[in-house]
Formats: sequence, structure tokens, C-alpha cells
Amino acid sequence: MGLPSGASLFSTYASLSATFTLVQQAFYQFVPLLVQQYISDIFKQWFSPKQPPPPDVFKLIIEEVANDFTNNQVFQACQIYLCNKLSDSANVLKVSKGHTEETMNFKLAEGVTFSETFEGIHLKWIFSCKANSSADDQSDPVLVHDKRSGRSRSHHQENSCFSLIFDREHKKKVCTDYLPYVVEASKEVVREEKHLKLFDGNSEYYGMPGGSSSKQSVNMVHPFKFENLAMDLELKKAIMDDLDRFVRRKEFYKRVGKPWKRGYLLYGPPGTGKSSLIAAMANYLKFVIYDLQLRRMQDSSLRQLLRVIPSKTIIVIEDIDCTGELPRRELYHTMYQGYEDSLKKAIKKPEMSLAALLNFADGLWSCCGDERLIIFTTNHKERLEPALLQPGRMDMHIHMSYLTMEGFKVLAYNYLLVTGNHPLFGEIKGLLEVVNATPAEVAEELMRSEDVDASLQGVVELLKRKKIEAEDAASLRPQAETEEITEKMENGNVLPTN
Ligand SMILES: Nc1ncnc2c1ncn2[C@@H]1O[C@H](COP(=O)(O)OP(=O)(O)OP(=O)(O)O)[C@@H](O)[C@H]1O
Repeated sequence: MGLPSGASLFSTYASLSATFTLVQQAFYQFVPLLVQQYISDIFKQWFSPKQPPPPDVFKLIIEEVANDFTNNQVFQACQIYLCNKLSDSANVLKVSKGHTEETMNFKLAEGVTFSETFEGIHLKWIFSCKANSSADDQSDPVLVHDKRSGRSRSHHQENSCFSLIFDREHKKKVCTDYLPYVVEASKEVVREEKHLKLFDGNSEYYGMPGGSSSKQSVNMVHPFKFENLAMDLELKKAIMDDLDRFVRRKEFYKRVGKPWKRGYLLYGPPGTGKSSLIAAMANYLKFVIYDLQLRRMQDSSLRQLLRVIPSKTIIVIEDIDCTGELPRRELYHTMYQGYEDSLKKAIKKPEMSLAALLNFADGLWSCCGDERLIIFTTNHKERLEPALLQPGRMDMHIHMSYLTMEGFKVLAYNYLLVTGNHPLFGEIKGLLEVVNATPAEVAEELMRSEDVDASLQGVVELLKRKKIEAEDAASLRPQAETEEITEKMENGNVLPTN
């Protein structure tokens, strides 16, 4: 069979083309427009390259302030997590270093974005700040990252938020797996923090409505550790065990319906290591210290402060007996006896009420934030308002006392690296048994020389001097007491006993 001729091929093409044109015209003339579009869509789908369907995105907004007006803990975790990641990879960074800061702070500007993939889910983060309503505040809202501490803070905090954008189908996984992962990762960043952060609880921040303005904080590189503490070894162990128990008992506190807090009262003479113990506790737990000066605080600012203080903090109220604003109630009344009414009014009333302090200690405000230690210190436990000492307020009373030989050996190692026995230890031991010397006094003596023998001899001399002073004071005491009673009787303050 031969090939078709050119003429027959051309006539076939012409008839096919005429038929196609006829069918096309009939299609456009008789088929309704909607059906035409439907059929043309099907053809387009068949012949056009495959397009991915538009993503069905979901946006999770994480605001800074929680519903109960406390700091949103998820927001805080995101801040720490993202600042830690972004400080290395961001294209634009602002850098600053204040006089009191040891390290540079890196800041990420408004609108910064970050993308990552978690178990195959693509996630996009956007940090944003709404415009501040304050007319005089024109500065850019910024996220501040303290590289060393892994912590961060933002100006205009109440207006900041993170948006987390991802495919809607992963909503459940993001909420149940990714966000907890972010929270854990942020805790890890904090745990790696080797330096204490000390917040002055009386900085402007806490007095500002809405908690705006930047938080004043100081990095306190305090190397004090439990092993540096010269104190009774059993007591030291008891405190460490207590702290361990506290941090692992989250579920217990929840079960018994108590706030996850613990109150400590540290008492003892000046220089026995109360502040040092607090630093050691903070280092041990990697907690941040908030130092409150009650003298300058009012009830309202205390409440405000308690709302913004995050978890994993030690709230310290030092020298509670010396604040002047918190005298024992009966002392407060006797102080005013004999004054004219007008004069009484003129006397400034305490700014911080005892009720506020008791509420504070009771954990009335403790629903805000968790995992906190509250530490009160005093040199005079006997002067404290008895209500403060009631069971349940302070969970543990810790007596910091004068130096013992056991404690002295810790100091001798700390300051002079003396291990084992030294010929002067016997004499020092004998003197410490009869003399009240504080660790601070002895530590000062040990710092005077690098020569071990000279330093230890200096301690012997110090203890001998103190022994003589104590003996002199004891011999003068009966005479002084007699003189004091005579003087009081003359002033009519004391009635003769018979
Ligand atoms: N128990 C101790 N172990 C080691 N060093 C101590 C101890 N107590 C005091 N020191 C040393 O003395 C210094 C002062 O001590 P610290 O401020 O802790 O005493 P304090 O009891 O808080 O005094 P105050 O009641 O006056 O505040 C510390 O920096 C530390 O060097």
C-alpha cells in the first residue's frame, strides 16, 4: 500500500478544520456561558502546570500581658528563646552598654522576623509593638537581649506581641509540642546563665502605671557559693536539701492548693553571712534576686511589683527590723505617748503597712508568678512583729551565728587555700570557743596578707583582742546596769520593786 498523496492529505485537513470550526461555533452559540466556563476550566486544569493550593495559614498571637494583667509567661519564654536565636543571625542589630552593665546588650527592632522548621512544620515568627499612645515617647520599640544572661526585656512592654504563623493543619501540634518546646528551650537558656541578676525593686519601673519604662537591672556577678559559706555543715546541708525539695515539688504545691513559694527568715548578728547566703541560694538555683527596699515603697507599688516579678526569683527584704516603717505595733503606740495630737499627725506614718507585708508573706498576691523564694533578714529577730513569725508565714528560720572552728576552716581555705591542719589552728579553736567573732571580721583579717602564717597570726591577735574586750565589758556590766536603773528611777520611768 502506497503513501497518501499530498492532495488527499490537504483535503482531509481542510474537511477536519471545517468540522472543528463548525463544532466551535455551535459550542459558543448553543452551550450556555456557565457550562462553557466550566468546561474551559477543566481543560485549563488538564493542560496548565500544577499550582500548589494557597496555604491555609493560622496566626497565633502571643501578647505580653496575660488576662490577669500579669506577665504572660509564654511571651517571656518566646522572648528569651528568640533573642537567643536571633542575636547571632539577625541582619540588623542595635547594641548598647550602660555604665552598670558588664556586657553589651543587643536589641532587635520592631518587625523583626524569624523562620524555622519544627518536625517538618514551617513556622514564622514576627515581633511587633503597637504604637505607643504617649506623645512624648517617639523612640522605636525594641526587644532587648542580654547576651550573657540570655534574658531580654522590651520597652513599651505592654504593647509588644509575637505572631506565630504556620499552616492551619498543624495547629494542634504547634500548641501541644512546639510551644512547650520553646518554653523548655528558654528555661535552658536561663539555666546556662552563670551570673546573678539583681533587680532593684524600687526602680521607677515598678512605680509606673502599666509597668512601662525600662526595667532597671544590674548584672551582679556574685561568685558566692554554698561551698564558700562558713557555717554549720548540717545547717548548710539542711538548707540545700530544702531548696532541692522546693524546686522539685511543683506538683505537690499544686495538689495541696498552695502557691509554689517558700519563705525564709535569716537572722543573726551583722557580718554572719545573711547576704552571702542569699547569693549562694541564688547561684545554686540560678534564680534572679529582687531586692526590695520597703522604706521607699507603698502598698500599691508592692502589689504592682508582685504582678510583674517573674518566676524563679528570690525576693529579698533585708533588715526588716531597721526599716523604721515597720515597728512592732505596741512600740509604735508607745512612741507616740506624750505627744500632742497635732504633733502625732505631723509624724510621718509608715508608708508600707504591716498588713501589706503580711499579705505579701502570706502569698495573698502570690497567684501571680510561681517558683519564688521570699527572704526576710534581720539582725534582731526579737524585735519583729510577732505576727510575722507565726507558723506558716516563714517556712524556715535560719540562724546565722558567730564563727565556729568548722566555719573557720572554710574561710582559711577560701582566702589562703589552707587545707588540713596548721600549727595555729589549735589556738584559734580554743579562742573561737570563748569569743564571739563574725565570719566577716575574720574574713577581713584573712585578706590582709598573702602569707599564711602572718594571716593566721593576725586572726589569733584579733580573737585575743576581742576576748579582752569581752572580759572588760563583762566586768563593767553590773555597774552599767545599776547606773541605768538609777537613771530610770530618777526620771520616773521605773518603779522600785518594793
Ligand atoms: N558565713 C560566712 N561565710 C563566708 N564569708 C562570710 C560569711 N559571713 C560573712 N562573710 C564575709 O563577710 C562579708 C559580709 O557578710 P554579709 O554581708 O553576708 O553579712 P550579713 O550577715 O548579711 O551582714 P548585715 O547583717 O550587716 O547585712 C561577706 O562579703 C563575706 O565576704
